[in-house]
Amino acid sequence: MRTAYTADQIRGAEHELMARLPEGTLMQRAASGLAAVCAGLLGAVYGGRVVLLVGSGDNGGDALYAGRLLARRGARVGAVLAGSRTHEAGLAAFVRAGGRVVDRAALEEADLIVDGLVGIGASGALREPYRELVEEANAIGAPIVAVDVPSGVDASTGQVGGAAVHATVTVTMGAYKTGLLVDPGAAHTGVLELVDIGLGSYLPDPDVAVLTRGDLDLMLPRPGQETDKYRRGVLGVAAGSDLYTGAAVLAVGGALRAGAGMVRYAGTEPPVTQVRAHWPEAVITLLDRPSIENVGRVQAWVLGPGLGTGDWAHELAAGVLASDVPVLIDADGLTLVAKDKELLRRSAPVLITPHAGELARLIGADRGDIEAARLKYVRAAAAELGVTVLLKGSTTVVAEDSRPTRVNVTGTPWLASGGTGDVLSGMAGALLAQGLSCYDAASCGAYLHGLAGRRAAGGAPLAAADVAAAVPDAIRSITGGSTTATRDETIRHEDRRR
Ligand SMILES: NC(=O)C1=CN([C@@H]2O[C@H](COP(=O)(O)OP(=O)(O)OC[C@H]3O[C@@H](n4cnc5c(N)ncnc54)[C@H](O)[C@@H]3O)[C@@H](O)[C@H]2O)[C@@H](O)CC1
Ligand SMILES: Nc1ncnc2c1ncn2[C@@H]1O[C@H](COP(=O)(O)OP(=O)(O)O)[C@@H](O)[C@H]1O
Ligand SMILES: [K+]
Repeated sequence: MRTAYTADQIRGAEHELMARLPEGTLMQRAASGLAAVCAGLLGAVYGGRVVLLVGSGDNGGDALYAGRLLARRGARVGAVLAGSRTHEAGLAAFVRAGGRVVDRAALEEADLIVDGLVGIGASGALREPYRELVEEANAIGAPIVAVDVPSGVDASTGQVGGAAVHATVTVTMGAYKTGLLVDPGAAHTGVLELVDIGLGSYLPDPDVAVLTRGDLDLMLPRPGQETDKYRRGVLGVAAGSDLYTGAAVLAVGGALRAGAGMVRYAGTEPPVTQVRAHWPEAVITLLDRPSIENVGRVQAWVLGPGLGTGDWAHELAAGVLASDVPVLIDADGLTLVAKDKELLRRSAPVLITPHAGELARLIGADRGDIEAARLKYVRAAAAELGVTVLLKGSTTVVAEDSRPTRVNVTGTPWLASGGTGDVLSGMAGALLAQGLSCYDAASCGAYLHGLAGRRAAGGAPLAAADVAAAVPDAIRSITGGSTTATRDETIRHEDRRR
């Protein structure tokens, strides 16, 4: 599990650590890590032209000390002093090593730009002259290394209030900051490098958590030797309508590929015909009325993709939500719930998987505001509605009250295509049916979906069905294809031993 922290959390840990170390130690650690990354990007350090953008705080100090190390190795390093004051000791050391104070025109000639304008001490949108400098630096085209945080990105939230550095690499000190992992901040961060300055044991409980491949390997359900299709987990899917048949096909496909022991599909004639044609594995109930009475037992439900939003769909949704198993609600199911919040009154768990537009309708917010501050809104929704919320989009985040919000880091913008969300709902639903909690099913589902999306795309457009098809491969890439050993492998043969 990777973890990330807000600016205040980092500052608190830094204070504790600093009190135990000689003054300036942390900044020296930060600067040497930063200089090493800069040197790697320059290739040949000797003669390389580096321009530091230096703000008035310790972020500028980091840049100056790193500039000193590069100047000592023969780089031609200039510092643009942008603040009303400058880190004094850092500037003196920089100049002693041969660094020069330069005009912003030096940016034109830079092989590498170091953004030391503001770090975790920033507040609000960048003021002048920082704003203008950032726009100039972004326009040059030379690689930019951001110190700690790309200036203009809110370290705690990832919000971007105006101009912000587009970093090639962000060298962050001590621990990941939440804002580097969540869009729009994440899109400004480039490659993220962590420099260990010894903060580890002083950090509090994290603000957000990021699942890694190793976590997935531990969390993904695997069939035990004595299992059967029922014990592996049966998923019910209430999705699709006369108008939207494809959503049902895609949700069922995602569920089958993500390991449901069985999928029970319930719908009307047109989607039933399609599901039957695509997935002979699915067990089908043709509904002549909006009731799940004859569907049979399931361990979880997916409700909503392509279901429609009329009275028929409402009644079916009410029936599904009256069951005593976990329900994942997506798409039209969310529209129904937005109109009738009473539907959410149930004791069994609920996972909702909205995109920003759907969440906007659910909590009465603006879609753009949600995309600009997704952590704030996903947390507010989880608290207000009392459910687990997976908010989709360029950064997918999963919130549940009193748990660290999980941020998904797999995925590709190629996933932004119609129907991929339906596949995700089937996948996460299958994980719910296999016994994962809403929190784990959502975050593992998002991780796998992102990985499958990347594999399906391979740098080219994908269709939603390709994502479902790529899920087994994505799982193999996590588990190494390891399965429960079969009896023929565990019976030791006498003849082999002799
Ligand atoms: N505190 C520590 O122990 C360490 C701090 N480090 C560095 O120090 C940084 C934090 O330093 P500071 O606390 O001095 O803060 P910063 O250097 O991030 O920013 C503070 C300065 O920026 C100005 N500023 C704030 N918001 C602005 C805006 N919107 N537009 C223009 N100017 C703005 C403030 O007036 C202040 O002068 C970290 O990000 C990191 O780079 C590292 O050296 C590691 C150790
Ligand atoms: N820019 C992006 N980068 C990565 N993934 C994205 C991006 N935009 C959308 N996605 C993902 O694509 C899927 C789209 O789902 P959704 O909006 O429900 O579409 P649909 O309703 O057509 O299935 C989600 O999993 C979402 O996280
Ligand atoms: K910075």
